Parts: sequence; C-alpha cells; structure tokens
Amino acid sequence: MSDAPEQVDLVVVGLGPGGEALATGAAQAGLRVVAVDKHLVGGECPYYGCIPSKMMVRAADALAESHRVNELAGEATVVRSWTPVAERIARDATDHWDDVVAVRRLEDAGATVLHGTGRLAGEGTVAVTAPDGSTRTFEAARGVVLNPGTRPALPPIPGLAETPHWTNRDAVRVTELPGSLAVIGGGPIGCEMAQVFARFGVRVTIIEVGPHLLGPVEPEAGELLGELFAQEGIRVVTAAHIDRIEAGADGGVTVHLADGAVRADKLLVAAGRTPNLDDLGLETVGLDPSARTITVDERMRAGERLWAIGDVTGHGAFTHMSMYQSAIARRDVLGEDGAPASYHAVPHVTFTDPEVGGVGMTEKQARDAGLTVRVATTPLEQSSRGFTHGPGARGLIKLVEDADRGVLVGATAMGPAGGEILGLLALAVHAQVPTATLRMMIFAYPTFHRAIETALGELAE
Ligand SMILES: Cc1cc2nc3c(=O)[nH]c(=O)nc-3n(C[C@H](O)[C@H](O)[C@H](O)COP(=O)(O)OP(=O)(O)OC[C@H]3O[C@@H](n4cnc5c(N)ncnc54)[C@H](O)[C@@H]3O)c2cc1C
Ligand SMILES: NC(=O)c1ccc[n+]([C@@H]2O[C@H](COP(=O)([O-])OP(=O)(O)OC[C@H]3O[C@@H](n4cnc5c(N)ncnc54)[C@H](O)[C@@H]3O)[C@@H](O)[C@H]2O)c1
Repeated sequence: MSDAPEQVDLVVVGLGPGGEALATGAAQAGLRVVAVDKHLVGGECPYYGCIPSKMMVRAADALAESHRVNELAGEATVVRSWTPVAERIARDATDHWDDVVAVRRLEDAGATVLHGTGRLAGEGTVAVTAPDGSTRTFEAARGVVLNPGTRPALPPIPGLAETPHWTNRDAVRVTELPGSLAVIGGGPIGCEMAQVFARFGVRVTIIEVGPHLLGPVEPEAGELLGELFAQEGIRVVTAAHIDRIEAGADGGVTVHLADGAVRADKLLVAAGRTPNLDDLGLETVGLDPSARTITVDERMRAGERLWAIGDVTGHGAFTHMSMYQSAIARRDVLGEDGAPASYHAVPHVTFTDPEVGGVGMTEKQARDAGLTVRVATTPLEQSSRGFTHGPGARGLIKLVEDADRGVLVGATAMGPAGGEILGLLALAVHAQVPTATLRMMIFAYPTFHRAIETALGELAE
C-alpha cells in the first residue's frame, strides 16, 4: 500500500545518460530530486551499449591492424583471445554490471536515488514500485522528466520467441565465443557486433531485410560496407525474408529464409528497439502508451510539468542526443534561458572498420524535402592519404548541398577514423558554413579529411 504522496521538486524516471545528467544538474542546483531507475543508473550506454561495444570494436580493430602488418611491414602472428576483451568490459567498463559508483555520484550531487519502476499517476505525480513490491508516491512541484530508453525488439518471426538467442545485452557479456553466429539485422548493432565476432574467428552471417547494411545511411556507404564485410569473410544476406527460426537439439539454430537456410551455433537479434513506454503510466497524463515515441517541443516538454528526453523522443537513438536534450530540459526545468533544440545537424557514427559517419540529411532526404540538391562523392582510398595508407583505406566522402543556399545540408564520411573526419562536416552543416567558404579553406596534406576538398571541387563543377 502506498502512503501519502511525498513532496519533492523533480522526479526523473529512467536514468539513461541524459536522465542521470539531468538529475545530477538539478540536484546540484538545489532542487529536491528523486531519481528512479529500474535497473542500472546510467542506462544502456555504459553497461550494454556504446562503452562495452566500443571496447569490443577496439580489440577487433587491433587484430585487423595486426593482419595488415603482413602487407605493410613484415610478418605478424597473433593468437586471438577473447579473455582480455571480456575482462576489460566486466572490470573496467561495467564494474561487473554494478552501478554502486554511479548511485553514489548521484547521491553526492544531492539526489535521492531509488531502484524501482516509476509510473506516472497523473500530472506531476509518480509512483515508484521497489523490487520488493512496496510503493512510494511522489508529487513533484516542478514536474517529471521521462528518460526510459528502449529495450531490444523481438521481431514477430515464427519460432524466434521460443529459440534461445542473444541480444546486445548478452553479446557484451559473452566470455566464450561460438564457432558460428547468425545476426538478424544489419543496423549499427548488428554490423558492429558482426565484425567484432568475425575478427575473433567466429563464422558470421548477417541477415538483413533491407537492400543494404545500415539502412538509413547513404546507399553508397551501406553497399560499400557490405562489400568490405564480404571481403573479410562475413556472409551478408540482404533483401532477406526470414520464414521461421528453429532451435536445434545441439543448442544451435537454423534461420529458414525464403530461399535457403542459415545454420549457426548462436543467434544474435539486433533488429531494432522497443521503446519503454508501455508501462510508464502515460495514459494518466493523456498520452498514448502504445506510441513509438513521445512528442516533445523544442524545450523537451511533453505536457504540463512533463519533459521527455533520449531515444523515446525519436530524434536519434544516440547517447549524444540524450545528453543534448538533457541539457535543454535541465535549463527549462530550472527556468533558465538557452537555445531551443534543433535537429538539422544530428551526427552519427557506426564504429565498424571503416567507420561510417553521417550528419544531417541524406541525398534522398534532401530531395524529398524539395531542395535543389547538388551532390559529390569521392573515394577515400584515391586520396593521397588513402594511397599511402594502403590496406584498410576504403571509404568515401559524400556531400549534399542545398544549391539554392550554397550550404551543405548533409554529409557522409566513411573510412578509417570516419567519425573523426565527420567533425569538420558536422560543423559545416551545423553552422551552415557556405560551401564557397569551405572551398577557401586550407586542408592539411596528406590527411583523410583533405578528400573533402576534392568533393567540394566536384560540387562546384
Ligand atoms: C549495443 C549498442 C551500442 C550502442 N552504441 C552507441 C554509440 O556508439 N554511440 C551512441 O551515441 N549511441 C550508441 N547506442 C545507443 C545508446 O546506448 C542510447 O542512445 C543511449 O543509451 C541513450 O538512451 P536513453 O537516454 O534514451 O536511455 P537508456 O540508456 O536506454 O536508459 C533508460 C533507462 O531507463 C530505465 N527505465 C526504463 N523504464 C523505466 C521505468 N518505468 N522506471 C524506472 N526506470 C526505467 C532503464 O532501466 C534504463 O536504465 C548504442 C546502443 C546499443 C544497444
Ligand atoms: N555507433 C552508434 O551510434 C550505435 C551503435 C549501435 C546502436 N546504436 C543505436 O541503437 C539503435 C538500435 O540499433 P539496431 O541496430 O538494433 O537497430 P536499427 O533499427 O538501427 O537496425 C535494425 C536492422 O534490423 C533490420 N531488421 C528488422 N527486422 C528484421 C527482420 N525480421 N529480418 C531481418 N532484418 C530485420 C532492419 O531493417 C534494420 O536494418 C540504432 O538505431 C542506433 O541509433 C547506435
């Protein structure tokens, strides 16, 4: 039974990267903050997402570089071992999936931290159910911030629910590698994980329903990634239709496609995310709990005394988006001024090798928006840096210009350190730097980012 509501200033439900930062900032500003998470303070990114997966990527890239020694610098023999990867994730990244440090940090900032499930119970009110079933109810004078994030989606494929499978949460906790792995989904999670495991000797097949890997990026980049994956021995099946999935008696799995079958020791499902909106009490404030996103305005307001941030707002499922929105919502909660949200230059990087970075609109999005579009694409390996780099230099720069305004509205940087090259392009799109000004820049020789100059030259032709 719940006692009388406790009076506080702010309740933050869900402590992903943005929720944790907001709760910290609001508590440090003197508000009485209750911060609630039903699992780990910090959310998906530090425990099951960005951080452990990037440790896996780093290890796999080191292996790939070691193999390039044979072409560039003599002979290298490497004995692969997953043990250091698993240990680094468990010990350094996730504290063995324990959030005690994060909880203490938030408490030190002045917040009350509760492990439990938060549900709205009308405007400005949240009921928190602890793991032991007890409930406390809070009335928040300033209001409630929602940052509930997402969980792995399970596509409605016959047999899948009954078949043992990994999601990203299992993949980052693996201590022993299987001989073979089937991956459903060729999005960022599927691609990053597939390449990592393949580089550690696992026979990997990616099964993607779309026409190429990394659906929303420029098709040239997704197709090139598929080509490079195939070259390093990853089987990529695109335009696939999975009829059903069958668990084998030996613990393996068979994915039955419309034309053939894929047999593997393990199955990784990386087929998108389900927003954690179904058990949040949204109906008590007039919102739809079955919706895929919560609509927010440019200050992250979702209703009276209600804000939402992070993946559930539908503006890009990235940690940097959660943090960006967190800062805007925090200012609004505290009654401070600041720039409203703007999404014309959202950057994203998939940390495959080569990295695939993008910002703003793709060519298709720009054309669909009715812009007068001019594009230029240049292969990275044909730049001086690409030529000297040799193996591992494949990639591309693609620019999308609004020709009427003479500014870039989108760009792709794919290649070694593609995510770093993207920085320059993200600035150009963000600040709407005229392409005429970009053309006057001096690009250091021989850098990868100098390929942007080549592409700018092609835009002008
Ligand atoms: C494998 C993987 C790799 C990724 N790599 C990158 C990357 O390289 N770069 C990048 O920018 N992004 C990456 N992402 C995405 C990134 O993890 C998310 O965008 C990021 O975590 C932001 O999510 P969020 O703030 O919406 O909340 P989340 O991180 O999803 O956290 C939400 C929190 O809310 C809690 N919660 C949910 N409902 C309730 C409730 N009712 N009551 C209490 N608590 C609740 C959950 O327990 C969770 O802790 C990756 C994701 C995955 C899965
Ligand atoms: N480096 C990064 O920034 C990074 C890395 C990983 C994840 N993320 C974030 O996490 C989110 C989730 O990643 P994700 O890769 O799971 O999702 P996603 O939605 O981006 O990709 C899922 C892929 O699975 C495919 N798919 C769906 N159902 C299928 C089916 N039945 N058969 C075959 N293919 C199917 C989709 O066509 C899509 O290509 C991403 O949107 C991204 O924003 C970011």
